[in-house]
Amino acid sequence: MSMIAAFYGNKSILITGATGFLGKVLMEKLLRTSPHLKVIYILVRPKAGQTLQQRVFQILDSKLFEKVKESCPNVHEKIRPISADLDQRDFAMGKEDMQELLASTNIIFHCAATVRFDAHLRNAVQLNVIATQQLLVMASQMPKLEAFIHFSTAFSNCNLNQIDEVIYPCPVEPRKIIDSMEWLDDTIIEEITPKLIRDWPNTYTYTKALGEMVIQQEGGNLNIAIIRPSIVGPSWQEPFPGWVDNLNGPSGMIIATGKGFLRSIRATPMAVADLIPVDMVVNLTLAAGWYTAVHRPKSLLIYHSTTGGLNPCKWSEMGLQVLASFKKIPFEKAFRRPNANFTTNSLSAQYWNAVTHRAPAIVYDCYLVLTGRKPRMMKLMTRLLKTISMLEYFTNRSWEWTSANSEMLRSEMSPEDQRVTVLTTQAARNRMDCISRYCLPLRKSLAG
Ligand SMILES: CCCCCCCCCCCCCCCC(=O)SCCNC(=O)CCNC(=O)[C@H](O)C(C)(C)COP(=O)(O)OP(=O)(O)OC[C@H]1O[C@@H](n2cnc3c(N)ncnc32)[C@H](O)[C@@H]1OP(=O)(O)O
Ligand SMILES: NC(=O)C1=CN([C@@H]2O[C@H](COP(=O)(O)OP(=O)(O)OC[C@H]3O[C@@H](n4cnc5c(N)ncnc54)[C@H](OP(=O)(O)O)[C@@H]3O)[C@@H](O)[C@H]2O)C=CC1
Repeated sequence: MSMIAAFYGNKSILITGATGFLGKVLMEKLLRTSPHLKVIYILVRPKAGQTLQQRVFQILDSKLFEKVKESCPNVHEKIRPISADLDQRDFAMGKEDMQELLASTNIIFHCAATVRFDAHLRNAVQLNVIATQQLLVMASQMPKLEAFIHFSTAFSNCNLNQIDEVIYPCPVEPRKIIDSMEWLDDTIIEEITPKLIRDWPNTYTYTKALGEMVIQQEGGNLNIAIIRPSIVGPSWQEPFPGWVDNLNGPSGMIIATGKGFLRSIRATPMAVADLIPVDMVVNLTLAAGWYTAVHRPKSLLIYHSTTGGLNPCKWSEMGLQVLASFKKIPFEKAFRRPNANFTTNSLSAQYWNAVTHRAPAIVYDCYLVLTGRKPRMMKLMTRLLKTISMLEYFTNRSWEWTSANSEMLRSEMSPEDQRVTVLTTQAARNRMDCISRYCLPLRKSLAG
């Protein structure tokens, strides 16, 4: 019997961000492997005209939950959605809901965040820093709480090259940033953002670093662990290979490559593409939750969920895998034959953007206009090139993440858990398998 799965049986678990990419996979794995857990509270906001219940039913209706519904048809009874907006004071939660959460929660998984690279600093601070602070305050009032697991990112210290499983101080104290957000107006914040974030590439990574500092400074006596995944990709094995439902990170770029829209990017071929399948991040998270609650380490532990330090995959290898996959399973309606040209030089990147991206888009739009249709290719290309420009920072550098805590965690697991719970280390050994599995599911589930 898996000790980790058994540990979550009979627990009341609170997940923020359960409607997101990682949160959904975490919820699925908990329900599938620990069917006797008491309840999963999920903090959900109404969105796009859907009520909470509609949002939850839509998630449970997705392919991701097919397996768990086979073994547990009443899975929805285990999920208790609570209306909450993490941008609001006390998360705009009802009093009774709050009381119930405070009285019952055993484990917290804090996944909610804004992962947008271009988020306004105010919004990123609100969600990635202040909401974390508020959740810590709530956690400190939970008498039954055993572990608080916080999701950060391996790129929270991407201004460094060598990153250990420790918290690095930010130049400006989070408290000061939070205070300044209260009285500065949006325009001034926009003006000072580059000065505040300094050598962080965007507000996302900067506010995730601030969030970690808040955890360290305001975590008090709570049992806390931080998970730092690198670039999270589709599932490797669980609940089935290749599940993904968003275009973040490389996914959108790979589709654009397969469709023949994107044929050249500014990337360093020998730089490491540190991808980690979502199910391995979830495995590490559940193991860390178990270890934090049961072994109560004296200090906060940080776990890197990365692959590059063990068996690095380069962007050039990734490009070859992507092309090989699309050769095997091409899109039915591709714009052009897929190609992946990597260039490190910004002048040459501009040249290729003009020649291989913008010019064909203009020609195609002219063709659409001449045949009485609405032009759309230039709009799509502009959006794609904007996204690429935001990802360039990550495709032109390599980082070294140590993973001693993740290794330690594995050694602490029972033989059965070591067998069934694939963590980061094995992911690295199977990296090619992971990458080649990017393309088929993306083609099926996203591109239509
Ligand atoms: C050959 C091999 C190539 C390999 C290629 C490697 C890339 C190597 C990446 C490394 C990456 C590291 C990442 C650190 C890993 C974390 O720590 S966390 C997770 C990372 N977070 C993200 O990836 C979020 C990045 N995205 C953003 O910040 C915003 O989407 C952007 C880029 C600023 C664009 O903002 P926007 O123009 O307002 O567009 P947005 O509203 O988001 O979306 C508009 C439309 O574009 C679509 N779209 C959004 N993003 C994308 C996308 N990436 N692609 C296509 N369409 C997209 C949306 O679906 C939407 O479609 P519609 O709904 O209108 O039909
Ligand atoms: N994906 C990746 O590559 C990586 C992710 N991470 C970290 O993992 C965590 C999860 O990321 P991921 O699942 O990809 O992100 P998603 O963008 O897919 O999910 C974000 C979640 O946060 C919720 N959320 C956002 N704003 C609010 C709000 N105001 N109130 C309530 N809920 C809110 C979203 O809810 P809604 O559905 O209503 O929008 C959604 O459930 C994050 O902390 C991220 O930093 C770290 C490294 C890499």
